[in-house]
Amino acid sequence: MLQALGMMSGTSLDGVDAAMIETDGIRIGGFGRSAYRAYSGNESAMLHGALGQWPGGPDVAEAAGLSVSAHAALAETFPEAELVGYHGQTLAHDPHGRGTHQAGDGAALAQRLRRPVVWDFRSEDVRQGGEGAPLAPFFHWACANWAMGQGVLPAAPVAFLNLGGVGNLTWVDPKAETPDAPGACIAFDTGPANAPINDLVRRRRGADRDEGGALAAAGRPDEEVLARFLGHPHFARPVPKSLDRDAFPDLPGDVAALSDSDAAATLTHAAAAAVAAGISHLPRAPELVLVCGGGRHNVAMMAALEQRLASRVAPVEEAGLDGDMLEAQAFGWLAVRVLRGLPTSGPGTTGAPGPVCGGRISHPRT
Ligand SMILES: Nc1ncnc2c1ncn2[C@@H]1O[C@H](COP(=O)(O)OP(=O)(O)OP(=O)(O)O)[C@@H](O)[C@H]1O
Ligand SMILES: CC(=O)N[C@H]1[C@@H]2OC[C@@H](O2)[C@@H](O)[C@@H]1O[C@H](C)C(=O)O
Repeated sequence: MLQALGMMSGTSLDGVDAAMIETDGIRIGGFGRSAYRAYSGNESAMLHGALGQWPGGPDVAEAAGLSVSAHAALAETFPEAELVGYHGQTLAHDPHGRGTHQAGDGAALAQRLRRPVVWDFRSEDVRQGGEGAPLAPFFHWACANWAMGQGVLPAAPVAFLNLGGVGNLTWVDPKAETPDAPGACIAFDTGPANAPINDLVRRRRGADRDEGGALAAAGRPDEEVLARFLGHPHFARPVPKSLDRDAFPDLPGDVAALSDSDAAATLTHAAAAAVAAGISHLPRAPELVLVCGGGRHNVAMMAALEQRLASRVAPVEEAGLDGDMLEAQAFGWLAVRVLRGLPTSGPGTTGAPGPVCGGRISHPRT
C-alpha cells in the first residue's frame, strides 16, 4: 500500500481540497489527514475569467501558474505523501470536439514538491473516444467496497451522487471484483448543481453561495422554467455522458424575471430534477443515494432530492465517508492506479470503448 495525497479543485472555483489515502489502487487501507485552501476573491475571479479557454488562451498561463502554486503550498503541509495526484483546474470540456482542458503543469508541481506527481487524468480517455469524465466512479466502487467491509453498507447496489459545481452520479455494485468489471459501475454527469446557484447569489446578493439553502427554502420553484430546462438534449442522451460547467447558458436568463428566492428555489430544484432524469436512464433505480460534495450542506437541495427521487437519500457520512474530501481522495486513489498501470475509466463510466489507463506520471528531475 502507498500513502498518496489527492488534490482537487473543482468547477465551483472556491478552493483546493487535499486528502491522504492509503491504498494499493484497488482496496482502501485507510483514510488520513485532509486540508483545504480557499482561493481569495481575486484568485477565484481570475479563474472565472479563464473559464472556457483552451491551451494558449489569454489567461491560461496565469490560471495554470496559480493552480500549481496553490496546490504546491497545500501539498507541502503533507510531507508523509509518497505520491501526489493532481487534477488541475478544468477550464473547458468538449470531449467530442476540442477535447478537455485542465490547466496546471504536473511536471512543474513534481519539481516544486520533489515528489512524483500523477496528473492529466482525462486526456487519454478523450483520445480513446470517451467522455473524459466523470472519473470518480471507480473510486466510488472502492468506497462502497470499503464500507461493505466495515459493515456499514449492505452488499447491494448503491449510488454515489456528487453535488459540486456540476453533479455526477455513479451506480455501483460493491460486490464486483474490480471497478472495470462489466456492470460494476454506471456513471454520468447529472447536470448543473451548485454553479448556477453560486452565480445567482453572487450576481444578486454579492454572496458566495446560498448558505444552507436558506434563500431557496424561502422560495417556490417555477415549474415552467423547470420543464424548459428538462427539455435540454442532455437529459435525453443515454448514459454515460459528461458536461461542461457552462453547458446550460440559458438558465440564468430563464430565472432572471423571478424573485431572488424563487430563482434560487428553481435552480435548486433544477439540480434535483436533473438527477431524477439521469436515474431514469439506469437499468435499475438505486435504493439508496449517498450524497457527497458541497451540495449536501444545502438543506433545500437535500429536500428537493427527497421530493424528486424514489430512492432514499442520505449524506455519504452514513457510510462512514467524508463527503467534503471524497473527490480529493479519489485523485489520490487514482494516482496509485496510474502508477500500477490499472484502468481509471471504462465503457460504463465514460463511454470509452474499453478500459482506459489514463494519467501521466512526472518525477522530479535530479
Ligand atoms: N453550507 C453550504 N450551504 C450551501 N451550499 C454549500 C455549502 N457548502 C458548500 N456548498 C456548495 O458546494 C459548493 C462546493 O462544492 P464542492 O467543493 O463539492 O465543489 P467542487 O469540487 O468545486 O465542484 P465539482 O465537484 O463540480 O468539481 C460551493 O460552491 C457551494 O455552492
Ligand atoms: C471535466 C471535469 O472536470 N468535470 C468535473 C465536473 O465536476 C463534477 C463533474 O463535472 C465531473 O464530471 C468532473 O469531476 C469529478 C471529480 C469526476 O471526474 O468524477
